[in-house]
Amino acid sequence: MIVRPKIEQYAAEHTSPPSPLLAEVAAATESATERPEMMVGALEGALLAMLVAMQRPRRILEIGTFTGYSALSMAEAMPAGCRIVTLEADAHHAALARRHFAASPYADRIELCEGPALDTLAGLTGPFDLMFFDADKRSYIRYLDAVLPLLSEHGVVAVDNALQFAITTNAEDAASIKAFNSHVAGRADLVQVLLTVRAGLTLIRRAPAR
Ligand SMILES: C[S@@+](CC[C@H](N)C(=O)[O-])C[C@H]1O[C@@H](n2cnc3c(N)ncnc32)[C@H](O)[C@@H]1O
Repeated sequence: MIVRPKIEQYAAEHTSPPSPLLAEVAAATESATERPEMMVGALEGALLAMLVAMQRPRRILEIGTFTGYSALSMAEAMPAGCRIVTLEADAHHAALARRHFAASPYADRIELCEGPALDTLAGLTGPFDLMFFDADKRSYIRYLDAVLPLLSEHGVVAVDNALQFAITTNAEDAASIKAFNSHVAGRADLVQVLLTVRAGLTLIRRAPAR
């Protein structure tokens, strides 16, 4: 956590609670995986849902499905006709996510693509209105390069763990995140805001034409 635990707890207590579906996914993830803390959790999941409800995307792209918590958080808020494509490299995580999607009302609106994200991205066509990165940090700059051609005109890219360098013991991750943040800040064609939510969440969009 970036913010003080008491503040984090207060924020969680004053945020709409997860649905029974999300609570079940969280509980199943606790028992079936070694690192359940990889889920975005209730607060950030609620923020993603709020973004979806505000932006009303037609297509959402997620990199890093894990067991499906963040995808289902977004699915619960998506408008009729919206679809989610979510990418996951790990077979065990993909199997758990498929099970959670199948047990949800959104099974026919979420497509899980199993395999390394960069390989999958090469075969995707846009446009996507909302994108969420939550996978291997060392690939974030390459993910951004790969997805910008697929981003709709007013699309938004949300990038998780933007402040994780402050709390991680993984030096490679820390360096990758800082490099990504500097890269984005240095691009005149993009505008961004780095939110101090959980381990940091950066929202990126195209800079408006002057
Ligand atoms: C932090 S977890 C995602 C958590 C998820 N967004 C949630 O809130 O439940 C990161 C996931 O990215 C996956 N991942 C890591 N490297 C990947 C890659 N190169 N391509 C696709 N997925 C990858 C991991 O297997 C893991 O399931």
